[in-house]
Amino acid sequence: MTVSSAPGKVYLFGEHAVVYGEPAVPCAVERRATVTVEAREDDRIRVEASDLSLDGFTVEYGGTTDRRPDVDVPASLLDAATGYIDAAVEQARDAADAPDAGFDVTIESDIPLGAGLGSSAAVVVAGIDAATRELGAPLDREELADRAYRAEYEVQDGEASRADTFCSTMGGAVRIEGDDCRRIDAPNLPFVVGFDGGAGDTGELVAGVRALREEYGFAADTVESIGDIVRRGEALLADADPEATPTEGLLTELGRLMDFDHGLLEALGVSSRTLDNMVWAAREAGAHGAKLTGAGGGGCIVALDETQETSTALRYTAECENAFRAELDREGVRVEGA
Ligand SMILES: Nc1ncnc2c1ncn2[C@@H]1O[C@H](COP(=O)(O)OP(=O)(O)O)[C@@H](O)[C@H]1O
Ligand SMILES: C[C@@](O)(CCOP(=O)(O)O)CC(=O)O
Ligand SMILES: [Mg+2]
Repeated sequence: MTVSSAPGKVYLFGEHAVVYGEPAVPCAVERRATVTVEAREDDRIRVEASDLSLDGFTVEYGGTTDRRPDVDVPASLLDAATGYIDAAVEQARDAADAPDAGFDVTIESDIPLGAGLGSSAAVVVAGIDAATRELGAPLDREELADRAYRAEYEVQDGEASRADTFCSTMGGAVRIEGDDCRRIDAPNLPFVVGFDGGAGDTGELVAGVRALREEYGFAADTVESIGDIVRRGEALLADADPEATPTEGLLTELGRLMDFDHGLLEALGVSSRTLDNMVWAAREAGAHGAKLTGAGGGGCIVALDETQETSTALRYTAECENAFRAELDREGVRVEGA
């Protein structure tokens, strides 16, 4: 039995624009998906994902004769739910050159689903890591990140950047621009996350931005402007001491850029009333800045505030179901209980 875990992330800035080759800076945060993998005697896959919506599910499928899952739910629902794990298992089988390997897979996660915190990437990264280790063929982090990206790319029909999977694998703050992925030094920023209890459909939201960008030159310019915000932000981070507490000046400037980024994401149609209300609640509580994180549509916002004010205000905001501080996770994927 092998257990691996990988963190979720928040976007300091750059989501959506990163899909079109602009840079982005996601930061891994200390909320993890943990995947337990046990090799089986046969070639079937059994998945237990108790945190999934629909009150969780357990499903067994695969094998050469019967590839149908043995549960009675619509195929589309099941595909959506098992897609990422399926893709992770396929990557692990391919990497270990074990096309018929079967597994019992158990997923536990404290990352809300589809809420912009990269739950899919964390599940895929931890899943591939655990499955390849279980097969005696562990991957180095570069290959793991690359295979996790390919898994997400496949499930999301080609609408995926390397950002989430690279960040979840490596931990810390990272910078993504096309295929160029690197870790960057960043101080421990005081992230506060607000969660509206909802979710957005990443594929649909990305497709919406793509359509706008093709229809309007100014939407394409908006995407480029998000890139400009990221370039400005990363210059600020590069000048900061990664070991020191971030200065008030740095937080003020990063916050302004986050506010700007949120405005542009809103213009691109990926915010929502609940996300906007949480963003405004955070700003009014004195946060340095606030924006949606991830695909949008519903889910989470991220704000910068070293005090408790933003968390408290968010908890009193009707649209906010849960608010918590998210510490930077510098570790990335790890083996549990070894
Ligand atoms: N705990 C979990 N157990 C099983 N699958 C999960 C879990 N968390 C996430 N997933 C998979 O990831 C999908 C959500 O990913 P996505 O829509 O990209 O949102 P995000 O990455 O922003 O959380 C879920 O529909 C599910 O397939
Ligand atoms: C919108 C996008 O930039 C980020 C999506 O993040 P999440 O899956 O909502 O956590 C898409 C991508 O980069 O693959
Ligand atoms: Mg995702």
